Amino acid sequence: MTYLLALDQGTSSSRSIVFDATGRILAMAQREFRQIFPQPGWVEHDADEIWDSQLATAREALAKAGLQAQQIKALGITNQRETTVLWNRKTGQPVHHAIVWQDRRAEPICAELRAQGLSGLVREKTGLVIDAYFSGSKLKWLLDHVPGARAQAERGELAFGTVDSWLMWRLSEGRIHATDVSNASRTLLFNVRSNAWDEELLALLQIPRALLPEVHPSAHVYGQAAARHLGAEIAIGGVAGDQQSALFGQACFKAGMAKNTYGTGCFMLMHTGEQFQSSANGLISTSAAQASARPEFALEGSVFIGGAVVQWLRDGLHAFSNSQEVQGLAESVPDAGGVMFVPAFTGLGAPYWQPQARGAIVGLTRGSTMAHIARAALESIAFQSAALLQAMSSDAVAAGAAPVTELRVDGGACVNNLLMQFQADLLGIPVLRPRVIETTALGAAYLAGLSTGVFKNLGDLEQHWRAERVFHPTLSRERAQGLMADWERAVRQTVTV
Ligand SMILES: Nc1ncnc2c1ncn2[C@@H]1O[C@H](COP(=O)(O)OP(=O)(O)O)[C@@H](O)[C@H]1O
Ligand SMILES: O=P(O)(O)OC[C@H](O)CO
Repeated sequence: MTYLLALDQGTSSSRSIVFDATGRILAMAQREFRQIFPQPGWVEHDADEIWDSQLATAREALAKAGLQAQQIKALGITNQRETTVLWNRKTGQPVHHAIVWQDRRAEPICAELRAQGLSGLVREKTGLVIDAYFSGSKLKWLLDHVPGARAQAERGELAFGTVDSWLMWRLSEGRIHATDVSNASRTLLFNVRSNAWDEELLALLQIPRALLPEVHPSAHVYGQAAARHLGAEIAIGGVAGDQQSALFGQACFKAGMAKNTYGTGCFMLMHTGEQFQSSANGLISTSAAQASARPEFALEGSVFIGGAVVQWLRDGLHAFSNSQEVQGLAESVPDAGGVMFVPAFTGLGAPYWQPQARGAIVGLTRGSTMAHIARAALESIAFQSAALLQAMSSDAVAAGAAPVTELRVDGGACVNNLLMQFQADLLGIPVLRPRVIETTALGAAYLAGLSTGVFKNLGDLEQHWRAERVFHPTLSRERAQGLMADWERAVRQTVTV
């Protein structure tokens, strides 16, 4: 039997999963690590803790599966994206904590670039908006603020990487300094059309070329993890940012295929094939995980508060003590009774882009209960996701393609049947939940299996994808459109700060 190991380095925890060659899970291990909040709006991770927790889970997963490293054909890495690590090439030590994707400190750098009228150029080359979310601005901040860093960088003494690069560096004991196209496409420094670092963007952000990792396709043998870490050398055969990895793990390989991950936030991606497509509806364009050197693209939109609204009901309102109870509570009423909940706790993401908006619960009456609020909270996850899918379908149609015909789902909150049914009702297309909902890790395992011959081609992988349950729309389109109009009205009722 052939086995693959996926290292899934997420924002709040590191996980490792052992899969067999049919994509079945054999064992899984997970560890949380520290979130560091030095100032309001700043979020850091200790890169050593990322490495330690990731390595510990890899060892634990192998032990739980009862396997030796020699039995693993290859490992794949998937990671929280944009989080920026800067380290010393000689000592292998980070020069600063990693700056996490959620961190807003680089906003003034971005504001200056926007003021110089560079948004069009950046969008054209990278598919992105100039925002502190992306790594390039975080890297510039580090070079400007860590004493001596810029001079060291110019002398070639430092290395920059997203979390995938950092893990590969450590796994290979400094022999590999590389990343894949999907991670590179989140830096603001990478030209997604030519699949290469872009000299003009590097100059604009004052980033020395010597800092940068080599870029390869996502399915590629990057090198070997050193024997001392896992007991034997293991080939590192695949790398992708977590959202692109989930798109791959969902076998969304063709233009128009889309997935939505319902985690703390929601990330929706639609494959757009080999065609770079920019959005007229507030989405960003990004490189998809690539099985070969051929560029492939996706449109992406994110919802900041998805499953987190359930956490807020639990911890903020004490509506229940366990997240799974939300479904029972919401189902105890036939509908939300006219209550609309817009969880704009940290502003609204795509397609609204209203960073100053704050949350609102509207439509309350004397008859409203916690059950109505819980139902409205769940529905808000579906409303926000439906707005993203509408934007994607409009972009697809504008590019002469068909609208999205089905949505594949994953992430912790996709277990909620009420939410999935409401999602299908709003969208008017089937919502498909796969048997393996660990699609992020599965994508990395698939990539590693492709580069090492475990799988022949994408067709091989498509055959492994199986729906566990399909949610068919039951509402009339007229009613669904009415609900979407109610939602949009509620969005307009949010206050801004
Ligand atoms: N039964 C449920 N119904 C709705 N949401 C849920 C349910 N169980 C967990 N969640 C939500 O799912 C999220 C966790 O999903 P997960 O994919 O683990 O997130 P992340 O990868 O962002 O940490 C939490 O925000 C939690 O509130
Ligand atoms: O770690 P996650 O699953 O919250 O994903 C983070 C995203 O990659 C950020 O862009």
